[in-house]
Amino acid sequence: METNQRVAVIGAGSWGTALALVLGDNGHDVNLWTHNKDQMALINDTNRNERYLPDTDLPASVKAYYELEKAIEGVSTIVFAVPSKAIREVAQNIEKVCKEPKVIVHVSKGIEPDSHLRISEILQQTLSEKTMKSMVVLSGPSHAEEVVKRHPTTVTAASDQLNASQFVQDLFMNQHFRVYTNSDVIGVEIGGALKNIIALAAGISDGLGYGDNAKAALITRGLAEIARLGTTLGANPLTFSGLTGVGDLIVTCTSVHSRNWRAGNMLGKGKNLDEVLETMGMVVEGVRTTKAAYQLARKHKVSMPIVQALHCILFDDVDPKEAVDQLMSRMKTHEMEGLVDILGEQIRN
Ligand SMILES: NC(=O)C1=CN([C@@H]2O[C@H](COP(=O)(O)OP(=O)(O)OC[C@H]3O[C@@H](n4cnc5c(N)ncnc54)[C@H](OP(=O)(O)O)[C@@H]3O)[C@@H](O)[C@H]2O)C=CC1
Ligand SMILES: O=C(CO)COP(=O)(O)O
Repeated sequence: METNQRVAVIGAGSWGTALALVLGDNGHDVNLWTHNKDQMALINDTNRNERYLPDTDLPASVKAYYELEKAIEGVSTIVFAVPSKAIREVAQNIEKVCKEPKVIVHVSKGIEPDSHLRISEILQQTLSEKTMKSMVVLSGPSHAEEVVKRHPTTVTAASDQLNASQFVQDLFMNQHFRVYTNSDVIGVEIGGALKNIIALAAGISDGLGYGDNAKAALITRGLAEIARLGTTLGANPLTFSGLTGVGDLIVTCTSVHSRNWRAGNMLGKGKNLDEVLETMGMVVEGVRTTKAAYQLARKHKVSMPIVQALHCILFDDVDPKEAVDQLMSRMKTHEMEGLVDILGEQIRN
């Protein structure tokens, strides 16, 4: 475990708060930043974040902040834990007030529509050398609700600088929260972002009343789509069989904690997207990522039929049942369609 550090966690939603608890458990001083002044006061008065993680006592070393400059003053590390749509704006604000280089960690799962940038790319575009010493992505199968109960959880710290991923591994790792390192930043970010699309689809399937066969099909064929796009973008195909690939797909497609699964479930039961998002009151990253992945698939001519079906349901008002019928009546194909071109002819034989 890393010796005592001061760490800023930017974003006091479910995940930022859960990670603040892990860091506090590890003996670090945590500045938990929120853009909501009332929420700051409430967290500091009660030592809890009732809105996002009810009944969870935070370690005494976690303090909430509202002023960004104060939240990052004297810290070694900044953990970005806001939804992907807020990353650019928050990073611009940090760039304005940051006085010395920090280890930058991000834990958000998304891809920016239109620019098609991964979160680490947005941060690299926004933060200068004066602010950023190194960049690490922390991702994996990890619902906040279970992390705060200190149930066993495993994640991956990915960076192209091994010493940076090892620093983050030591910072977060404890008896309940095991951290592996990986150098495949592209694979880790693509797996983490795209699994939310498949979780929406799995929720729709459950909402329609389909069974476990359908869910297994979505997880496996979803993984094939993620691997096809990911390897085209430069990821190591092996990453998709790890924690941030199949691991996160399983947890998000099968857990009632998943906001993406729950949103999909409501869609499958007949609610429309606006109603669903209003009911959730928390981020459903898969909606925005569907847009980005659909655009990327077209740009790189990668076959992604599940992503395409979800895009039709979310943005073209196609009935979910009709979208499933279309998926099932696609032209017959090889199970390793697309991947064979990348991994070699031998798989076909
Ligand atoms: N929850 C989980 O278990 C996990 C989540 N993640 C990822 O972490 C990221 C954050 O998710 P999560 O914490 O769950 O989301 P939540 O919806 O629980 O919380 C989001 C937080 O970000 C704040 N926020 C929203 N917009 C802005 C903004 N423009 N500026 C500053 N703060 C803002 C919200 O404030 P307000 O309260 O005012 O709305 C809220 O505090 C996502 O990318 C998610 O995929 C990754 C692993 C696990
Ligand atoms: O990323 C997560 C678990 O690993 C959280 O998923 P949801 O955003 O669907 O809740």
